[in-house]
Amino acid sequence: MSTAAEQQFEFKTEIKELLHLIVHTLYTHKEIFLRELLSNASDALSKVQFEALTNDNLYDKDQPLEIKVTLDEENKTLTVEDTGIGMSRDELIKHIGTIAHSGTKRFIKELKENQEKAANPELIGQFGVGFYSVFMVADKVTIDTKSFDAETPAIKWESDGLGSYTILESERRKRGTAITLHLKEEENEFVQKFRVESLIKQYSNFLPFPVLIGEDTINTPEALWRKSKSEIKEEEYKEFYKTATNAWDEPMFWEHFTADAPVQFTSVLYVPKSAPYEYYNQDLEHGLKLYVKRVFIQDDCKELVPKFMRFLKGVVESEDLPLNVSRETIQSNAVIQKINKIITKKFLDALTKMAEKEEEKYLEFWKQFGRYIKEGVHGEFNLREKLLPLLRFHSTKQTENPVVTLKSYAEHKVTDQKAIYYAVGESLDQLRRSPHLEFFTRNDIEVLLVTEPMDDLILNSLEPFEELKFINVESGDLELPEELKKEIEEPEVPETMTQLKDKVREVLQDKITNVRFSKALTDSPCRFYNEQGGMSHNVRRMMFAGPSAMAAAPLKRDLELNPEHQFVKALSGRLETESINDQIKLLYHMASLLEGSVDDAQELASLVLPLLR
Ligand SMILES: Nc1ncnc2c1ncn2[C@@H]1O[C@H](COP(=O)(O)OP(=O)(O)OP(=O)(O)O)[C@@H](O)[C@H]1O
Repeated sequence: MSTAAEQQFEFKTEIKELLHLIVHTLYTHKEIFLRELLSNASDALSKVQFEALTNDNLYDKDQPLEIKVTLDEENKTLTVEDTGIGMSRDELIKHIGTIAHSGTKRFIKELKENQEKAANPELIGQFGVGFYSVFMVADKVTIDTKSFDAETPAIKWESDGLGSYTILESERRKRGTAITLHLKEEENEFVQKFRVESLIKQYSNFLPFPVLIGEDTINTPEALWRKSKSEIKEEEYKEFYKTATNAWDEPMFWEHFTADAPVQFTSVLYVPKSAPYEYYNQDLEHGLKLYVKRVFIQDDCKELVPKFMRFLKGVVESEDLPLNVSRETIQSNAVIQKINKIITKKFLDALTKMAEKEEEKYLEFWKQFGRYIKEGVHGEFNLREKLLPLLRFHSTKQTENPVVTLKSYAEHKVTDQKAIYYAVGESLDQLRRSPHLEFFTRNDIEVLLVTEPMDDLILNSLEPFEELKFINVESGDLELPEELKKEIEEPEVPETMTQLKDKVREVLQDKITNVRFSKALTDSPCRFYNEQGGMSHNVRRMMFAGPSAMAAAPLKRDLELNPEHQFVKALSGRLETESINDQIKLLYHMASLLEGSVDDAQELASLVLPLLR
């Protein structure tokens, strides 16, 4: 029974589901709860530190900013207490019980679909289960909290994590939050001082506030980035990465740099080992924390780097910013803009150097973050000159790694070549067998192979590189060297072939705009080409029609026929037969299949079936 001061609430459905999964699925890496609690405590301390700058009436102003971890072996409880910002009743209900993390839905889905993933701490790290991870180790948890605002009463929260929680009155007088975990029977290790101490060192060593057990400070609450590079060990950089970014993996590499003019700042920027799960989620948090004169100002500060560099994690601190800079003023702050420029330049210079001197390492970076660099090429016109040399491609002359640069491509061009040719498809394997390449392979012209729709968009929008235009191999006009032009000019064909062309036009009028003969093809009877040039069919389809509109009214194609091919020759001799229309339709399907796709599978099946009888 609840008393008048006591009130019971149900967790929001999504959180109930998350809690259930946490308790029943996540068995490995239970210790993450401690890092989550310490990181929340540290955030709460940062917030109160910031509040203190402008608020003279801060409650309990003289409390030292610190985190205390208390272990009670007898009662099997672990308490994390901070002197941070605290929470009001409404905030408590809202933050713990109502609002789920933005990634919660995805996380739940991933966990349900693939239970093995539950063992993968990186997944947990990416989505973050936050506070709720306490229920991996505790069967009862209490939160006792007093807000920084003197008038706001202290409040208590209690739950067994099963479905509901209780809000009670609190006796607490001290500012901040104490979270007590009543540990489950088998979780003895988390009241052992040596174990908890080593966890704090391992995951939370560089939190900016002291973490104490009894009188002992366990962590090293110093600003690592302020030390000189030569004093910092590699291990320390790695530890700092984990503490500062809540990551579980090791960083791929990092850059630590300082500038004094035109603005003063210091930064440690990390490139994670792997790209975030959701590239296309543009709202994904940026990973840079901003400090001003040692005071934490903001997480995920978007303004510090251009959007395409949002994969960077770490810390930036400046002496040149005012302490009262806010989210709103950051956007238009000139110092921030300068920092952004310098970071961008320094980071891209570091990448350029790596690309030149440590090819393998750069390729590893490229595999994970190449998309972001391409996004930069597309979106940041002013940085193109720096970004273009960082692009890497697969090509018809390269079998394994994407090691072709625009420069190396240009060096390998054939006499009088005026373009950089590229082919777009769904996979390299499929591309390498594409009929579009037959002509180029025959003439020893290198073709870049790209597999993402965005590649086509980007390459299409680029200015010529060393006077070489970017041309998709599907294009109607390939702007070939004079010598080779003749080879694919529309050849003289016998009368029956001309009749075939007319017939193809007539039978496929709903699907085809142009039909032409060409000797570009060697082995294939036909291919789709793109009379207008520009973007490939697939990209146009995506951009202008959208997937659903596409089904209703497919964009028309242009069809090229190989007059030397057996099938085409045979067709021209069968113009008067009854089945000619069906055979021409098959020709169209053939072009689709050679591209690696099936257009109207039912029609194709109905055309093939009679041939099998
Ligand atoms: N010790 C604390 N003091 C004050 N507020 C807290 C404390 N712990 C949690 N909160 C509040 O509860 C919210 C939810 O915490 P939770 O750990 O679930 O997610 P988060 O911290 O927002 O996200 P993440 O764990 O990904 O950083 C926090 O954003 C904060 O507002």
